Amino acid sequence: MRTIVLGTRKSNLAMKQTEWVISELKKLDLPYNYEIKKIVTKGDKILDVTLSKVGGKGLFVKEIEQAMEDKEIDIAVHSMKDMPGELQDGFTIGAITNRVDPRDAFIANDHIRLEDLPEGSVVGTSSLRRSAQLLAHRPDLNVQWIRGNIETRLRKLREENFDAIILASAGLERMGWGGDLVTEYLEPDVCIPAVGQGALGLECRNDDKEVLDLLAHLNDEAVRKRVTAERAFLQAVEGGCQVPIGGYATLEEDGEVELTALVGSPDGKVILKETRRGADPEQVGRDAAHLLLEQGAKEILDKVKRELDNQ
Ligand SMILES: NCc1[nH]cc(CCC(=O)O)c1CC(=O)O
Repeated sequence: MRTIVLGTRKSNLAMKQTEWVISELKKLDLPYNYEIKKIVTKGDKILDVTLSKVGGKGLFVKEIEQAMEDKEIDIAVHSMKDMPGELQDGFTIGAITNRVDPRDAFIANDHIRLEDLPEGSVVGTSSLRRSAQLLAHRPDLNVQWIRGNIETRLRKLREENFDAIILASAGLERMGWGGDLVTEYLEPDVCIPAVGQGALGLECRNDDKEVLDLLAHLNDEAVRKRVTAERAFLQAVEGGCQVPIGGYATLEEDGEVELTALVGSPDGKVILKETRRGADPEQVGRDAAHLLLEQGAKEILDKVKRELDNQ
C-alpha cells in the first residue's frame, strides 16, 4: 500500500489545513496511507524581516517544491493566496478545495466596529492590500505593521498598542476560532480579499498520475473557476502577495464568473477597481487586468516594489 506524504509549513494553521485534507482523503476509502511532513521554509525562519527583502513572492512555496522534486513529499498543501502566480516546471495544482469564508475579519478590542473607531485608532495589518482599502475607507486611522502568525497577531492585539487588527476569516475558521472573536466581517465592497483567499491548493508533481487521480476527488470545480479568474488577473498584473492587489470572483447562476479586481496605493489615496463578467475565467481575469493597467496599475505596483526593495 502506497504511503502518500503530504508536506506543509510548520505553522499551526498549515498543520490544521493538512489534517483537514487527510481527513477528506480518508473519506474516499482508497488503499493509501497518509503521512504529514513539516517543512521549515526560509520564510518561516525570518518572519520578523520584511519578506520582500529575502526573495518576495513564492518564498514559502519554492522549498516545498524542492521537497516534492526530491520525492520527500507527494502533495504540498498551500493556502491558495500564498501561491505565486506561476508554478515551477514539473508541478501542477491537482486540486483547489472548497472555499471557506473568503472575507477579511476585523477584530477590535471591546468589539468597536470599524465605523465607530475613533480617529487616530491604531489598526494592525501586514498586508498592503488591507492597508490600502482600510485607509481609502477611513483615512483618519493609523495603520501599523503587525507581523507573525495568527496566534502572534492576536496576542499583539491584546498586549501591544493596537485598537484593532485585520486577519483572514479563513485562517480563524480553520483554527476553530471564528465566532465571538470577530467584531465584523468586511464585505468585498469595503475590502476585496486576496486572490485565492479561503481556498487550499493541493500541489503535486505533474507526472504523478496516481496522486493526480486522487486529488481530482478533492477538487471543487466552482471554486477552481473563481480562483482561476482571480489568479489570471494577478498574473496579468504581475503581482504577488506582497503588493496591494485584491481579486474576488463569484460564480453566477448562468455559469459566468464575475470578478472584481483591485489595485491600490498603500496609503489608500488611489484605488483602481473594476468588475468584469464572462464565461471564460482566464479571459475575465486578463480583461480586468487590462482595464486596471490602462488606468495606471503598473505604475502603482512598480512604485510599491521599488519602495519594498529599498527597505
Ligand atoms: N498571509 C498569511 C496567510 N496565508 C493564508 C492565511 C489564511 C487565509 C487563507 O487560507 O486564505 C493567512 C493569514 C492571514 O492573512 O490572516
